[in-house]
Amino acid sequence: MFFILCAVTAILLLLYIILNSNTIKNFWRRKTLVEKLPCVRKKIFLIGHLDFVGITKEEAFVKTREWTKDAPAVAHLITGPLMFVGLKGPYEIESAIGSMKHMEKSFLYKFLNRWLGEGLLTSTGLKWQKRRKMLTPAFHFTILQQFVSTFNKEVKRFVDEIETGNLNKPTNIVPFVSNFSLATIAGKSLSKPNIKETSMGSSEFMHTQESIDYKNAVSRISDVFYLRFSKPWTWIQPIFDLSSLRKIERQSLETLHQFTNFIIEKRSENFKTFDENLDDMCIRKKLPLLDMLINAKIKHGTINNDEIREEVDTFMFEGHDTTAMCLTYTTMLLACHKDIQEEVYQEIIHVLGPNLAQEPSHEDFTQMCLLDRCIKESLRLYPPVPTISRYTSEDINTKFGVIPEGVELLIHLYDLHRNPKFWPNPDVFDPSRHLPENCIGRHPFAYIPFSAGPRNCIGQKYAMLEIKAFFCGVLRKFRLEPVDTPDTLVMTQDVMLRSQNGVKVNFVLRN
Ligand code: HEM
Repeated sequence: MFFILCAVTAILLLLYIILNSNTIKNFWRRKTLVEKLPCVRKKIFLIGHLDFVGITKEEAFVKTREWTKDAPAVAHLITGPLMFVGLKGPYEIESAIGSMKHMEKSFLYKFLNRWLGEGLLTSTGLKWQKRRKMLTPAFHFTILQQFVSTFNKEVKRFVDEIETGNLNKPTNIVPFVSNFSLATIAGKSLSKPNIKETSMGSSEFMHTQESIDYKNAVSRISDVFYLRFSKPWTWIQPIFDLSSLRKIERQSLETLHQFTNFIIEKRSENFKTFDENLDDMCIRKKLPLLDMLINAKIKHGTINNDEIREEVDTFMFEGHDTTAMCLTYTTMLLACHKDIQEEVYQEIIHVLGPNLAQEPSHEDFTQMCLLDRCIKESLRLYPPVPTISRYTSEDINTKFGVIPEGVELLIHLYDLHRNPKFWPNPDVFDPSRHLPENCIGRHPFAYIPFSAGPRNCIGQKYAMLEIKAFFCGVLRKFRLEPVDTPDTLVMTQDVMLRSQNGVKVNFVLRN
């Protein structure tokens, strides 16, 4: 009897402690506050919103648009013990990402950890701060300027590829622009330009089987990411590790890491032979990214090989897939709007003259204002990164209620950019929206294809330069005619904004 009494007392005591523990208290507080926020989706008793389980990427794209279209600027979603809050209003998004308060990414980014490690995209805290400080000079104006010749060279290669065998017929441009953007980022841009072609993953190397394998592996690992997202039980690491997805992840990682290791090894081999020049540049702290990392390892020991690789993996992925998607949709939009395409062509000819051999310089791009507006408008309609995510480290007050600390934010850039409150006729391609006089009074967070705040895109200027160089080369040589249009695309919900069947256009030689 005494033992039974002791056991009951112990259980009651334990229950009392558990119910009063901060973790439990915080959970209930969080849940109560989240449930007070608006919601547009049907909830199942106990398990919450599981309406996304098992649906395909295409269905997920359509459903996400339906959910966000009907939702106010803030809406909640609960999956078991996890709470998500979706945002599509600029005021609320500014509160979430505009300051240093909520710097931590959502747990969803951890799905990428085996690939990207804790590189700039996924890291947090002091590690992120140090890396961001270290890498920012690699995107300084003087460094970017040097890449223009690499961009021009790769555009020429793209143009030749189209001219020999892909003229006057529907051509899916995705593999071509993907080649182009991968070659520019990995072929040269990570290291000092004007070094010998063989010094680091030369452009030739970038157009070989290895680069095709790399792109396929990126595509497979993106599929794994989506499938994992759509099967919440695989969010638990040991369950994921026992699933068939882990096998695909392992095989993809082998290819991805082999590729980036090769690039680093190649560059490291030749690094010493350029010591003199590099020392020169180091003094001014303006080294391209990979050189800067290798230099930090050799000279200061502040980074090791694994850490170099996580940054190279991060920049290769962020730097090639995003730009490729922007090139894809901008090409389609210009093909669909022949009058605007002609005006852009005239602007390019006005700046560069009719001689095709005249390569654009950094200064030339600054004069191409209409081209700039077209790219911005394409990034509004088709933001390559359609959703970003954060973890709230403290409460956020909104007019819809309190978003508590400890929840996952889903920030829907795609839906923000098509929010009719800020963008009249949101589905219409209209570059004049980005004329300075038309931007007056617009909320600064109504348009953020490169995100905003302290964790914004470090490569945005690089990307804009590369994209402008691409259209200078392509539009001087070809007229773009439409095959796919916004209505024929089957979009998918993915890490990147992709079209299921690619995007086709017709390239016609200009006379
Ligand atoms: C059109 C092209 C691009 C778009 C639309 C884009 C968009 C974005 C967005 C939305 C983010 C925030 C991601 C998040 O918070 O989860 C981001 C971050 C980042 N981007 Fe880009 N990006 C582009 C090109 C590039 C390029 C060319 C590079 C590198 C050369 C790059 C490197 C990065 C990195 C390293 C981060 C993480 C920054 C940090 O957390 O400190 N991006 N980008």
